[in-house]
Amino acid sequence: MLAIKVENLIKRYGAITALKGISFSVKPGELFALLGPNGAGKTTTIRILCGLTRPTEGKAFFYEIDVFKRPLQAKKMVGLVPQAINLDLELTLKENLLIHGLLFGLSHEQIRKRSEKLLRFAELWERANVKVKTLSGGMRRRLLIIRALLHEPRILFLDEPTVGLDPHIRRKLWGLIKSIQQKGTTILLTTHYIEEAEFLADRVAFIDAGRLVALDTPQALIKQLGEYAVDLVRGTELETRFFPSREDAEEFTLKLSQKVESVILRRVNLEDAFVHFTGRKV
Ligand SMILES: Nc1ncnc2c1ncn2[C@@H]1O[C@H](COP(=O)(O)OP(=O)(O)OP(=O)(O)O)[C@@H](O)[C@H]1O
Repeated sequence: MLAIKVENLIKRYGAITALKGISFSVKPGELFALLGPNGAGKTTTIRILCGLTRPTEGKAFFYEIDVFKRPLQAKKMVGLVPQAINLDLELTLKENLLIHGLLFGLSHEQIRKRSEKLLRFAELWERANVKVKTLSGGMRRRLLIIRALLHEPRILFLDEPTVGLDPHIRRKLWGLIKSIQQKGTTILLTTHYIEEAEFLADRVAFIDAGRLVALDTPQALIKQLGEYAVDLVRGTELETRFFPSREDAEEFTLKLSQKVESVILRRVNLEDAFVHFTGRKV
């Protein structure tokens, strides 16, 4: 059984077609990333799956439950971490969790127990009774994530979870996200950070201008180009060539003419794959 199955999603906003027929599926326990530039359609996909907007066409299922025919049942199965931090800044961490828990119909006792467990898990327990406005950006993100877990969803949607955070805080959040997956939650994450998708995702879908242009494990997407890359700078032009082995790449560099100003031999990465499949940078 699949955790998420999406079939031919189309979304039009007037003259703009944000999604042009997107299909993919996510296995239970998998961490699946939608990687694409601004405006690619990532947030639209998540908003449709979380019942915040209707698709123009298409179907979606969570564990075989029809998301659009049984929206209430589907909504209970998912947790959403939105891009914007929509916490109540004047309330404490515990109070923010309480409101969310009550909205999902949990009892006070369930909320108290789960809040403590989650606040400890996210290393926020010491701050449980302070106002959210006193937290740093990274702490607010962690609270946003555990709030989405309070009703124990089987599927977690993370929309650009580390946007705007510095690299150190971003890595800490990656650890938190990985450990949520290890506890058995299926995760669909959107990002425009290549290294985030490469580090976190079991499989990645490249999304560009409303279309999925490639979908596979990060390693398999990279392998389609080769193992090694050579970057050549000629004047102001950068050209990259891909090779199946280091020996092939080295042999190529040895035969280069002197007109090349700079030659860099390196491993192929997910960014190369993204540029290859979409024709542009993230
Ligand atoms: N409510 C709306 N009304 C009209 N157009 C919209 C609306 N929401 C999104 N769009 C358009 O749909 C397209 C996809 O937007 P979407 O927010 O899904 O992209 P994204 O990949 O999530 O980008 P970002 O990384 O900037 O959030 C864009 O062209 C956007 O302008």
